Amino acid sequence: MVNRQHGASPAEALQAAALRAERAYVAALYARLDADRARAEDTLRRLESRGSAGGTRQARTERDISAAELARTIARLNGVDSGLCFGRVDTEDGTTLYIGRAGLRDATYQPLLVDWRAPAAHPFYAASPGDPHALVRRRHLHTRGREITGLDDEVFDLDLIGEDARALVGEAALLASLRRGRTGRMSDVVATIQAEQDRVIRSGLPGILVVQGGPGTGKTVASLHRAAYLLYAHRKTLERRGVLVIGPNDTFLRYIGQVLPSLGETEVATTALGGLFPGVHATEADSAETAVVKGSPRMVEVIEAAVRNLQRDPGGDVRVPVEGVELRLTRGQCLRARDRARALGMPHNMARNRFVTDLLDALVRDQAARLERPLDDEELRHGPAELWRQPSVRAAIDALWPELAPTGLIRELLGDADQLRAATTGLTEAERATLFRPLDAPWTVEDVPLLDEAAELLGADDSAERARARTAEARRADEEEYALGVLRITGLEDQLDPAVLAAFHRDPAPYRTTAERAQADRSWAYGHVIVDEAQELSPMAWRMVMRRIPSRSMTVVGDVAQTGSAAGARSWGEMLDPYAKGRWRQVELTVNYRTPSEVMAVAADILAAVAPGQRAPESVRGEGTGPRAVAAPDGALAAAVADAVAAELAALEADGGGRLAVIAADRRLPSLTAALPRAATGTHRAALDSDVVLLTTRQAKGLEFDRVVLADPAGILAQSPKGGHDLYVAVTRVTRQLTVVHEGELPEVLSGLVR
Ligand SMILES: Nc1ncnc2c1ncn2[C@@H]1O[C@H](COP(=O)(O)OP(=O)(O)OP(=O)(O)O)[C@@H](O)[C@H]1O
Repeated sequence: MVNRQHGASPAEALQAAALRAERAYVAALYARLDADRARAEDTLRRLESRGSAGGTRQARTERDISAAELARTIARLNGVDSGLCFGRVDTEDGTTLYIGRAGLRDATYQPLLVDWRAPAAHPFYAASPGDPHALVRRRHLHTRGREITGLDDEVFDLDLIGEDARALVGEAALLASLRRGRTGRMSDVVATIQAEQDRVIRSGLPGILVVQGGPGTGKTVASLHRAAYLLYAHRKTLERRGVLVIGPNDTFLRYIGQVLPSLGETEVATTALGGLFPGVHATEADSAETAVVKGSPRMVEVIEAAVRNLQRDPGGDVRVPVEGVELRLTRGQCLRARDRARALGMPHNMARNRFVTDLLDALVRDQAARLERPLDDEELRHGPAELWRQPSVRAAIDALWPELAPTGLIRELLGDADQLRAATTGLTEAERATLFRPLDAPWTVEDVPLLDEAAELLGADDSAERARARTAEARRADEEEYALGVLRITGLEDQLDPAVLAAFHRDPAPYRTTAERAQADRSWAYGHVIVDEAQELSPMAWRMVMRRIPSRSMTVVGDVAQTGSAAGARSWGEMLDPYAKGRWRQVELTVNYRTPSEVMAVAADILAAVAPGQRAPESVRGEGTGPRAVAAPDGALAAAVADAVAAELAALEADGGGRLAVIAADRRLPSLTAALPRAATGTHRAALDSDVVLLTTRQAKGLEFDRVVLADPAGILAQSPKGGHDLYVAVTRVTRQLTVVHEGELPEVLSGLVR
């Protein structure tokens, strides 16, 4: 760091001079950024003041393109403002490049700042002493907002850089960034991406990339940087189809929500699993036993059976009163119509058309028989439609083959004991009992894949919709062709998708981004999907996720040793082989950037017990103090936790702030909620903003805190078949100090704690 005091050493003076020079360069970059933004804002203001009506079609189109493009540019420039430039490389051939969150050029189009995702920036991340990638020096600039607060150099060739450079090698940028107190939101790590993470980030777009790694190895953060990289490298494909990030719950999504905007990407769709079915937002979880049954692939057969059972056998002839006459459908006619409709192999609601047609024909024939004369052509043509207008006819046919909605089907299946029994002949009595729920119960996260499965089996009766779509498609092709012509004329061909422009022009409603359109549409096929904490997904959840990505261009992120869900999988092969056997690749991250080595030593003991043979990641740093155990007197756990929390909050304050979490066994939540009135709870929107939060192990997944008080480890171990995995997760959420409060004996796996 710079020493401005009188009498600074030559090395300090040298560093101060280097810092002054870098500040001057970065000030010029901000001047450029401000000028670019001011110009864009000014143009947008002028465009808007002209209003949207008036002018020729061509003029209006040009105005719309420019407005959308300018708004996007401004959002991107705002996003990258803080810490705009964070690095510099000097190469063997004497070139110097500055690396930052976005590319900037001067008035003569010379590069002033290279986007971190550009090929030219790659050596900044990949160079190592063994393979310097033709660099002689890599410089990290430490930033706070727009300020440059310090710098670190790594010199790869002292001969080329000169003896003076030794003085500049300072504190490692990585360690400096890891020491910062937690804010409750994940930050980007663009300035300090490590080589093994860089390989994940820049891996190619096609196929499934599995990012496996222990806790704190940067899987989440690297996969988010990968989203930004892929959007940069394949913008045309991905902007049109969209990128989706799936996380375990809403709190986690809020936790990671700032990373992509700070990398200049504001249009990635994010959702928790419970929000993947449009129109449903499930947040509650089922019990472990229920989750196992609902997550099992046997549920496909259960739902199929539920649908088939609603394609009914009338058990006898059906009498249909029509205008004073009683028409008749024989049981044989009904069963034949059912067989023919089933034989189509189409979704239930679509096959219904055939069923309805067949039965209406049968009714028309019955009508004719009663008239005792043949029907004329006119009667034959219009007869079925006329009958279909009769409520009694509709009611009779609906009773045999009803039109079904996914929500109605699953609600009735799980809430009606008779339907449930009839559809679950392959399940045990206990499994059936665990599926049953009241008709008015809210949807759980585990219900959502069932709804999606049902939607797939039912389909929509979309014949009218398809006819409309064919006409719309012809019109859309025409409009896109026109838009492409306009883009060519305006020189924006490479920057804007003609489909987006055409949609923008066609739809007078507010412009919807790709992410918004995709999230409202269950059948949307994304361009790339990232699944975080993927080890938790059940086979049914995988089926749902895979429907969103027919191209199988995916990043699957997780750690099989952290699987908490009893319905989750034990290996990546078990999860992915059914969809892409032999076509997925795995990379492993091995360094833990979060958890101090003293805590990781304890976590490694747990790992050895729950997943023998798995290697714990290496911690990149130590804290100097070990994690402690505090024994609470019998019946006084909550009070002991409250004392520990008070002490830890005081320590946080002395450290200059940060976040504290109490991670507890489920059974302790009521008593701890009462004992910790100041703590936010895990599902609360403010969970991440409060300085102390009370969480279950499930809610803590993926998050991190400066200090953690872990309450009742024995309870965590005992609460589910994956209790050991849960304890491993709970112990590894901490960046500084862990305190374990226990009643009775400390579990054997925690014997490494300081007592
Ligand atoms: N290259 C890096 N530079 C600075 N910080 C990093 C780097 N890589 C990871 N980190 C930090 O390490 C912490 C852990 O990262 P992240 O949450 O992505 O890990 P993870 O592997 O997803 O963890 P878990 O599986 O335990 O949820 C975060 O605070 C992240 O910012």
